[in-house]
Amino acid sequence: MPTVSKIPRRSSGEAKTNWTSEPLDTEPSTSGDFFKIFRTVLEGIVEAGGDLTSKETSESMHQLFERQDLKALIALHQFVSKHRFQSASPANGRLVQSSREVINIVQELTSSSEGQELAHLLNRVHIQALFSAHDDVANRCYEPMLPEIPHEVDEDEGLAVKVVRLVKQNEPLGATIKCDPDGSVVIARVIRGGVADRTGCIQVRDRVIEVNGVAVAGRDPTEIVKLLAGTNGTVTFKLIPADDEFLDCGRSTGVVDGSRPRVRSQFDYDPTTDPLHPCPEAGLTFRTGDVLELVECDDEHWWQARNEGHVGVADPSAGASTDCRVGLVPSRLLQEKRAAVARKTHESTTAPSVRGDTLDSRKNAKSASPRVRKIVYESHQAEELDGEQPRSYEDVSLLYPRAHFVRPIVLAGPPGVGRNELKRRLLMLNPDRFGTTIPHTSRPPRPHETDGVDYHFASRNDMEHWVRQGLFLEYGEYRGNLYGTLADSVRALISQGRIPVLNPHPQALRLLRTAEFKPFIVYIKPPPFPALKETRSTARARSTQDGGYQRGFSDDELEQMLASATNLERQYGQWFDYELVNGNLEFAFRELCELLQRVDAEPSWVPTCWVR
Ligand SMILES: Nc1ncnc2c1ncn2[C@@H]1O[C@H](COP(=O)(O)OP(=O)(O)OP(=O)(O)O)[C@@H](O)[C@H]1O
Repeated sequence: MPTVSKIPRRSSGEAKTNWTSEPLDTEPSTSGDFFKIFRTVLEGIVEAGGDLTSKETSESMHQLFERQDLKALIALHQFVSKHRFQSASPANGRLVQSSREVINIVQELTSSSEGQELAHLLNRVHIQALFSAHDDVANRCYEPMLPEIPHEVDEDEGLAVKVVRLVKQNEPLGATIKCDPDGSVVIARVIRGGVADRTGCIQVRDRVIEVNGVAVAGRDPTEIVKLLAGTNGTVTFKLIPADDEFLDCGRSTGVVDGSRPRVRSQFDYDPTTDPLHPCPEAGLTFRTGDVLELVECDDEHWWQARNEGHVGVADPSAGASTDCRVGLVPSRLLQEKRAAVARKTHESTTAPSVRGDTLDSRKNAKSASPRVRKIVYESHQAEELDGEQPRSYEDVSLLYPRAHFVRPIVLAGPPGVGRNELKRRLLMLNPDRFGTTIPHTSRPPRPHETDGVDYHFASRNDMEHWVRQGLFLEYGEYRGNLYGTLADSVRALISQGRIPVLNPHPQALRLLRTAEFKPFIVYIKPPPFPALKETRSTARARSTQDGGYQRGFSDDELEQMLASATNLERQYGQWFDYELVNGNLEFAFRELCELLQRVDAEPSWVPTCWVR
């Protein structure tokens, strides 16, 4: 019989991997198997009625067993059978230490450049990190060291008891407890993705019998929280599992992954200052305008949510998440109840007063007096109007960009912050792409002014009529003449395919922020006082409080700008899609241009009613 060709051996200089416990170059002993196969083939021929003694059969058999591919196949089969159950295992778990030793030896014994380079390479942080990861895996350091679970199987009132042991780390346990009227302590909530949830062993309505060997029945929840806070290392819960009927609400259906609803918060929230929060350490902090992903909304008063940050423009694939932790936040119902109570308290403690004039043209349109009242642009009036709205959450959805779809860009900000300057630069940069509205006025044209260029000149009667019809986005009276911007002038720009760049009075935001216009609102924020003063004086900025633009800003005016900015944020912050700090003008303008490109190309969060 011809010999079976061998699996090629590795040359002696070839490196072996550390991860095999046996060498791979064992020569396979093939003869036994070969004869087994030979016998099987012969039996097959006899069964098929073949003649083993014929010359024909012996020749074809000879040819068959001479074939190189058959020999290689048999050898391969044996090799795989021999090695298939061998798993990789490390030679040792001391690579970091060994490398240190090598470095010391090399540095002591040689001053050659190769030696120094080797020491340098071994010393590199990435290589050391790789060695350290190797040692961690080799020594299985990634597995938490859990103490032995007690062997005794507890029975409590005939019910099965489960013992769950958690390793306490830097994150909260992710479960809240409550006391039932009968004194028993139960798991009230399990926070999605938290430590307790990840164990899969703690469910809503599980009854807590002991925490670290201390019986908890009849204790106050705050006592139990203290007990938990005081433990280090591991926490052992003895629990009676929830009835089956409750198991489903532990891993609640609420919402489906991937299509979870989002809301935009209209208020700042800090769980540590909320006296109602059932477990502040499991709470979520967020700011006005942050987008929250709702993970569980089954509970009437407390939702589970994840904060995705202040994302006016969102790339859902990239995920703008600032904190991937799920935490407890007040539900819409709870927040609205709170706002109602606060309003009632406020009303009962403040004397009734006559409301000042408002800019809301629709309100004015309904009033009996046809006369347009004089408007004073002051933020305390805005507070009266917009402060009435209870702050909770606004449902938001992604608005995807479409060809030929134009969204007005609204620059909001305190007077003097630079909205006109930024608008002017945008219009100069690309007059075909950006446009702005031309206001109407009832004052007669001045010699150098052209109708339709500087202003649309109209009669006072017409303008008062339009005010009563609610056609103005904003209007006001100055030195006996009316000025105003018609909503139709925004529509005209959109129909030309140009992006309206608007810097209206903040009270016009309410009228602009509609499903029809779908504006993107950029809040132009002044930098802190020192930077504000420095940038404005370096650029010889002109105060907008001085009618003739003759002088720079005084310190008082800059302080006033900052105060007015704080007011605006409080009143309208929930509508700002983006906050742009106008410190260095060049940087701010570049940021604005980049932002507008993103608004054009990427989906953004908008009120859900805008996309339905
Ligand atoms: N980042 C900046 N650095 C320096 N100067 C600036 C900056 N931004 C704006 N300015 C200057 O500040 C002055 C006021 O700016 P601008 O007229 O744009 O303010 P505004 O927000 O439109 O105010 P208003 O609403 O009262 O008209 C102008 O002289 C402008 O050139």
